Amino acid sequence: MAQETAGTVIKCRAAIAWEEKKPLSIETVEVSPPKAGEVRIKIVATALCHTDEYTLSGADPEGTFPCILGHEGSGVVESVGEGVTSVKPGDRVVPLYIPQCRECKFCKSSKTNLCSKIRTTQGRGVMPDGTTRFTCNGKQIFHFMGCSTFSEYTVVAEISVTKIPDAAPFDKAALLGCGVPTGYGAALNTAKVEKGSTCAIWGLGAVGLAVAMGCRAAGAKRIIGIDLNADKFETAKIFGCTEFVNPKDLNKPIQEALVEMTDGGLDYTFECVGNVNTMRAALESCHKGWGVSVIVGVAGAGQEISTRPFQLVTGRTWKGTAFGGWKSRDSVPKLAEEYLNKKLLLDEFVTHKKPFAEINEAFELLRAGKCLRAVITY
Ligand SMILES: NC(=O)C1=CN([C@@H]2O[C@H](COP(=O)(O)OP(=O)(O)OC[C@H]3O[C@@H](n4cnc5c(N)ncnc54)[C@H](O)[C@@H]3O)[C@@H](O)[C@H]2O)C=CC1
Ligand SMILES: N[C@@H](CCC(=O)N[C@@H](CSC=O)C(=O)NCC(=O)O)C(=O)O
Ligand SMILES: [Zn+2]
Ligand SMILES: [Zn+2]
Repeated sequence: MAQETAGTVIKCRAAIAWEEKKPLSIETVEVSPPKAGEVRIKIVATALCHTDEYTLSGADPEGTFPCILGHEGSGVVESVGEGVTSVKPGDRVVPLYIPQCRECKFCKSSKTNLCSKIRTTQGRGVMPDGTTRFTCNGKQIFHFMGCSTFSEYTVVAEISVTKIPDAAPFDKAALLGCGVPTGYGAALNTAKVEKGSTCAIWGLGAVGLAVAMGCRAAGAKRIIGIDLNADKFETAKIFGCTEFVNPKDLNKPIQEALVEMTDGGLDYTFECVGNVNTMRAALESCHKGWGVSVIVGVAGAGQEISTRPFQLVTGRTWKGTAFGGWKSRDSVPKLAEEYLNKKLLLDEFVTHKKPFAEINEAFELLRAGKCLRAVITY
């Protein structure tokens, strides 16, 4: 499908983060055509992930301003650069912050999803050739996580985009860009939760609840949800949590309470907050000899984890996950099929829908713990 706009600079609305800790500013930006190996996408829907807030808060050592945040989106390919073969104009797609080039040593290994082909430039907020495709009033605007979905049009590398079925609705498919695959894959791919096991999850936002969904799919018998906000508990049952602990209700360290509740500790624990204290608690709540703790949450610049090495000597394993371990271009279309076949929940994560003009209100909802995913439509 030929687009009249192909090869031209597109002017459109985007939410610019001019500097950290400031509200986003909706501006007209110029989006350059895709260069060789790049794809320009008309974004239809985007959700907010806590990582957008993390970078906006100034805690991200890679935060590069001014930039266009957003990495959970869906849209339609508007045009493609020279040599692009895997998608074409008109395709329904999801941008991917972990690409899959299928050539690098990470892609060739079955042990990881961390394609590193463009990781360095992506971390600097630029396209693989070192330049950006966004300007605003003549000023260069940086990309974010290789996606920048808080713009009506964005440009991504071909290896950072995947086609999804036309039947997948944009507002739900946007969630396949980050939080849901991350949590679901943390349980299924990273921890490899087994039938009959006991699991505990710190942080019952979208990521933590997607972990619960993965633990349930794997047949876990107990899924303990942990959050400081008791309002999260009722909804968490929909995703598979079987019981709850609010650390505020305890008069002892949570690891002690959980070890007592579970006859020696949990088989699998997941940290989905981004707090180094809860990371330690999650590790130390694991069962001696075999417990596995997975760090999913992203902690701020300068933060470090600690525990007594004896915790590891005595058989606990500390792991981490990025995008749930999914090889992104191969897996996201399959996850979209799982959604269409009613195996994977997505609708239940969308607690709010907002027009683009209200993106700062959506950030407020996220900060206040009032939403799982707020979806913005353009
Ligand atoms: N590793 C990865 O690939 C990914 C990591 N993330 C990270 O996962 C984390 C969660 O993301 P979202 O679910 O979007 O965030 P969210 O803000 O929706 O949820 C966080 C939850 O943690 C709870 N919480 C805060 N402090 C707590 C504490 N001390 N103890 C227990 N619960 C506490 C909050 O009440 C909230 O329910 C963030 O750190 C985010 O950056 C997100 C996506 C991908
Ligand atoms: N930029 C941060 C690290 C942020 C981070 O850990 N990102 C996760 C995804 S979070 C999504 O919402 C990730 O996949 N990391 C892998 C990667 O290669 O970035 C910092 O520098 O600390
Ligand atoms: Zn995210
Ligand atoms: Zn690769």
